[in-house]
Amino acid sequence: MDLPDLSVITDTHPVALFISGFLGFLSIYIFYSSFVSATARHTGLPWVSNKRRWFLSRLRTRIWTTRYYGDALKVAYDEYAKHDRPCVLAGMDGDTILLPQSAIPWVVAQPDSVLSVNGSHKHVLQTGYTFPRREVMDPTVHFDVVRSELTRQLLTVTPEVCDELAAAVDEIWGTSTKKWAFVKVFDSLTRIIARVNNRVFVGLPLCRDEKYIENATGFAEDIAWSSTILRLFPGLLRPLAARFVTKANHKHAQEFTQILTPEIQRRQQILDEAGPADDATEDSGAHTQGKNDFLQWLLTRSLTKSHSKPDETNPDIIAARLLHINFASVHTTSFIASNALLDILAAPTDQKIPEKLEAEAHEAMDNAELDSDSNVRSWARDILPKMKYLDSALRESSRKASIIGVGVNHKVVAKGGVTTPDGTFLPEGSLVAVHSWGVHNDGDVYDEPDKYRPFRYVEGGAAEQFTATSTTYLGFGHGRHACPGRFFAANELKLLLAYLLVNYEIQMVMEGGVGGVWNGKGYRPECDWLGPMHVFPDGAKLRIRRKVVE
Ligand code: HEM
Repeated sequence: MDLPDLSVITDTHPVALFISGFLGFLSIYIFYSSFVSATARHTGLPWVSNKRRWFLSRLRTRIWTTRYYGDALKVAYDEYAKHDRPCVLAGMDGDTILLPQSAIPWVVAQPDSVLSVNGSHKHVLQTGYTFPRREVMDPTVHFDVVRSELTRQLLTVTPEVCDELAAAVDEIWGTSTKKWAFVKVFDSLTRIIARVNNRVFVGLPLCRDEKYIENATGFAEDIAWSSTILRLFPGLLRPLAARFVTKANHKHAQEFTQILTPEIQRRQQILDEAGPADDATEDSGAHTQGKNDFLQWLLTRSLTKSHSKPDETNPDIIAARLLHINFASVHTTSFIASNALLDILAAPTDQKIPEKLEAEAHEAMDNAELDSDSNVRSWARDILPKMKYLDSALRESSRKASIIGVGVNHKVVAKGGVTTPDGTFLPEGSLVAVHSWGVHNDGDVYDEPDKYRPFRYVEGGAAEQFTATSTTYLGFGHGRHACPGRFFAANELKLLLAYLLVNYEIQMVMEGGVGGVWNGKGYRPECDWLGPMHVFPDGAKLRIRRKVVE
């Protein structure tokens, strides 16, 4: 038998090789998406689609859903959820069973052994590949620290938040009262928030270390991209793809860990020298040496609450937990801050929204406690509950521009699947969620949903706080896995916006980027869907100048 001439392969032009590789990948993908993937497909539930009956309709529906995610969400909500029916949202990165709002109480009541939020996080973020240490998801000790220590110490850390916030804003936005400057909204607020959050996560001086912050925010951005790309690959090919796709993640994680490790070891040594404590989390003396931040809470927790694995004293594990907390907290908060600021500035000028919010901030400030040591009125503690109009404005922005289109995400882990009370079968391994974008924009739920009405939650005696979740407000999710960092985020956002409104003249501008040039009459550049990610318009800028203090 004649052997094939292998030199043909080795001599092939690189472009031909690339095209063959691409076609090979596409064939595998089509086979995969049509026959193998999509546990949700076996439910017999209808797919959300734009209704055209094309050749390769399933593949093309996936492309349509991914390309026009916002439209797909609208179809899913109007055609199914509004009629109390479930459906499948099938994207290039897999399928999600979307349940109607009536299913929320049942979903959030299921034990983690039936519907797992952790399973959904692992899938969505592809933590097995994108995280430097995948073990930090089992158990998620750092989530417990947000839920307990951070929430309990909210008011204690507020003076530090105020201090860092003022220092970061002054440095990043500048203090010139004469010259106008331009700042990119999302970019500058992300840098400010990253510093403030890390003041509470690791304290001074690390929170001002540019390399540390660059790696923390860089890693968070890598996760968003790399996990999205990895989900496009069939499971079998992911380990191979991950070798290329997650390079930046591992570089940022490695540098972050290198910078943080000496501080971890220094504190561990202090804890060792102080000897055992009955309950180190309550001990702010010898064991903490005055440090009261997230890192210290993680370290003291590792002394009192033990897990068989991973080793909670290993600096690599501690750094990986801090990277994940940075991911969960920085861009989420700056997304809401950026939208809230643009909404406030773009509100019809006759409503005088910025002026009202500034007056509220001033009033709260004037009545704030006078610090006996510094003789300065602090932006702290007691003014936070007083800014109820700002609280309402934040909730309204977060309703209009939800950070995610679907919420209350779970993975079905019950053996053999589970059936909802209305008879919908959810196969094992499938992903389940409910509508957040849809319900936030439903005219039967919110009067004039397209309008930005910043004070709708305080008008007419209404009293819904920014942090209060419900089946119709899912900006922070809902149920026992709702965002545990929302109380911290709400305080930080109020302090930040109040500081900006009181201290700066701020005008909206749009030079290029999404939406073009702002016409000066209230046009506001909008967020856009990039697949399931709601992305803030990158080009949105502000023209700012520091006010002269009288
Ligand atoms: C305004 C800012 C924030 C927004 C909009 C936000 C939004 C969310 C949402 C929607 C979820 C649930 C996801 C789902 O339903 O699938 C979530 C979960 C979570 N968030 Fe936030 N978040 C914010 C700030 C923070 C902060 C500051 C922290 C930590 C300091 C944090 C830590 C977490 C954690 C640990 C979870 C997972 C909870 C669990 O699975 O049990 N978040 N967040």
